[in-house]
Amino acid sequence: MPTTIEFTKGHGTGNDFVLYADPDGDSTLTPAQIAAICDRHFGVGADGMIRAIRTVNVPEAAATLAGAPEAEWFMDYSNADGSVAEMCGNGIRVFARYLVDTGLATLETGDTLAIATRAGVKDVQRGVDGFQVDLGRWGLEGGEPLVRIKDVSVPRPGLGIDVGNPHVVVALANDEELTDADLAYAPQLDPEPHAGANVELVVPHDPLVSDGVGRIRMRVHERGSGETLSCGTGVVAAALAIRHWAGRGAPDHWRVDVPGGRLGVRMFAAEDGEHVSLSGPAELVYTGTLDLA
Ligand SMILES: N[C@@H](CCC[C@H](N)C(=O)O)C(=O)O
Repeated sequence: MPTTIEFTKGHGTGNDFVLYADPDGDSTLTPAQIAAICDRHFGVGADGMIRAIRTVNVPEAAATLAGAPEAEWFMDYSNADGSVAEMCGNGIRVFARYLVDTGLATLETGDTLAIATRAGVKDVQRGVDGFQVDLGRWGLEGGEPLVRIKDVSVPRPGLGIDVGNPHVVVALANDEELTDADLAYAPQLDPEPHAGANVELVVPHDPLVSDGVGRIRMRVHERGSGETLSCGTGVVAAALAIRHWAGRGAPDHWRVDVPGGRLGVRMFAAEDGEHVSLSGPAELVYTGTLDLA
């Protein structure tokens, strides 16, 4: 285990990550080390940590690797508290940018880079002003939990959605509630099966639609990280929930505003069912050296 790690700080719409390359799997950090690095007062500060490890060196990826041997790199994602997550929609775009900018992978505009994750292999494409990821098939997680949110008067209905990781999208009554909700406290989910899911707040009434694109605002409380400026998979879950509530005729293209910026969501038919994709920026902002001793 080396005593120093060269890292890069990056973000997608303000959802920020510490990234490092560990191709052979020699530098596995403990959850406590990851939490210390992500600490905004005593560490680098980030919503999550991403390790680039060759997929062949990840025993748990053996299943996801089958059928997609082209996915050379595995995105080993951890939340700010050191817990692992299956998927990260902002993180995978930033991860692709990191692989390309550090020369670990190539991705020309229009080409596809397959990346292995705990939620399977995802295809990332490079666009003119960002990256797009096909998150694959999604699913209703079966259940409409009631959600209690600090500073929102009564429990609100939620919808469980799986986009590789678990989400509950909560319908608020109006924009004022969306602005005033206190997400410094984790929303309380009832019944239990949804406990610990990522929670997105939206106002579903009459989404604004122009030129076939629906527009919504969203705030999020992420599992393992707290309130963040953005959550890519959360944005996708929010658009899917709003379309579900809106019923027939609702658009398949969405523009979602989060505190850190704007992301695009598109639902489309694929051979194995409906897929959902996420597009948006991916920025690398600085590099540094971490002294693990
Ligand atoms: N910020 C991410 C999601 C990160 C993982 C999430 N906190 C979880 O535990 O599932 C995104 O952009 O999707």
